[in-house]
Amino acid sequence: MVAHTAESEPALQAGIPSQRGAALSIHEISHCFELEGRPLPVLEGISLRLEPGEFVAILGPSGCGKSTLLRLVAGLDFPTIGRLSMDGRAIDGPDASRIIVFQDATLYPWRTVWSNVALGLEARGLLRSHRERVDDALRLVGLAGFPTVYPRQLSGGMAQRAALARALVNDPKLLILDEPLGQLDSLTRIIMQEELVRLWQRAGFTALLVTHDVEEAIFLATRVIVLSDRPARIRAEVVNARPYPRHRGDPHLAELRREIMGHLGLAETW
Ligand SMILES: Nc1ncnc2c1ncn2[C@@H]1O[C@H](COP(=O)(O)OP(=O)(O)OP(=O)(O)O)[C@@H](O)[C@H]1O
Repeated sequence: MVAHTAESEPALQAGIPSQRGAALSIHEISHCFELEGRPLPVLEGISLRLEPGEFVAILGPSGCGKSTLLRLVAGLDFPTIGRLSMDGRAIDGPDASRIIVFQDATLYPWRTVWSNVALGLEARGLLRSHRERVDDALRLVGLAGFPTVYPRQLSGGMAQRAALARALVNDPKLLILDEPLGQLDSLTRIIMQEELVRLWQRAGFTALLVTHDVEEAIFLATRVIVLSDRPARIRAEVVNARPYPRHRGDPHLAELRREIMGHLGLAETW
């Protein structure tokens, strides 16, 4: 494993205003599926700790096990070996303090934006007493003017904003992001990356993001984890101590990109 620091400063520094997020501990995780009667080892010996308020991005070859790792963190599945905990408590199922946002916004088409965002509170019997949290979440993602609109009337970027609001209404301590911007056009994606930084800074959650986009990982994250081919192991860990707001033309970020490309086996392309 290679550790790199962009500057001689600690990873958690300027631009990370809140430490309200959770600490996540992934301890010696291995995971094996069964596919057509044969074992399929997907993750092997993954250990990782996220400090409160960190933004960690995971990159790795297609099919190496990134989404599987996120599902384990979300408590949607359990590792074959190893353990995970958040703030010292074992992860033993889904929890409102740990929310996953997927590539597809998966909004209910028959519900308005407001009532899609309200879902988490409704499910926990908290909607009546906390209605204002739905409005706050919509405001936070820039959808305050669209509460009565239906999902079919939204653009891709707006739908993904609504999906983020639906997660944020629960005030998560850990936001798990599985390629949340993967289906957006490149311009909307850039705008949404900036929005994500703003949301992270304001809401103060810890973030764990899977992306295929090296630029996105570098622009957003305080630390980038590079996984190997399946079964995925941690191949490298690259700390990105550049302060926020970040500038895409920053030569330090270009240097980090080169380094990460090398870890992904694409060094000669750059
Ligand atoms: N429920 C399952 N049962 C059997 N095999 C599975 C299951 N879920 C995932 N897999 C297999 O595990 C491997 C890793 O899948 P995963 O979706 O975690 O990879 P990924 O790195 O997120 O992929 P991509 O980058 O293409 O999205 C794949 O070979 C996939 O076929």
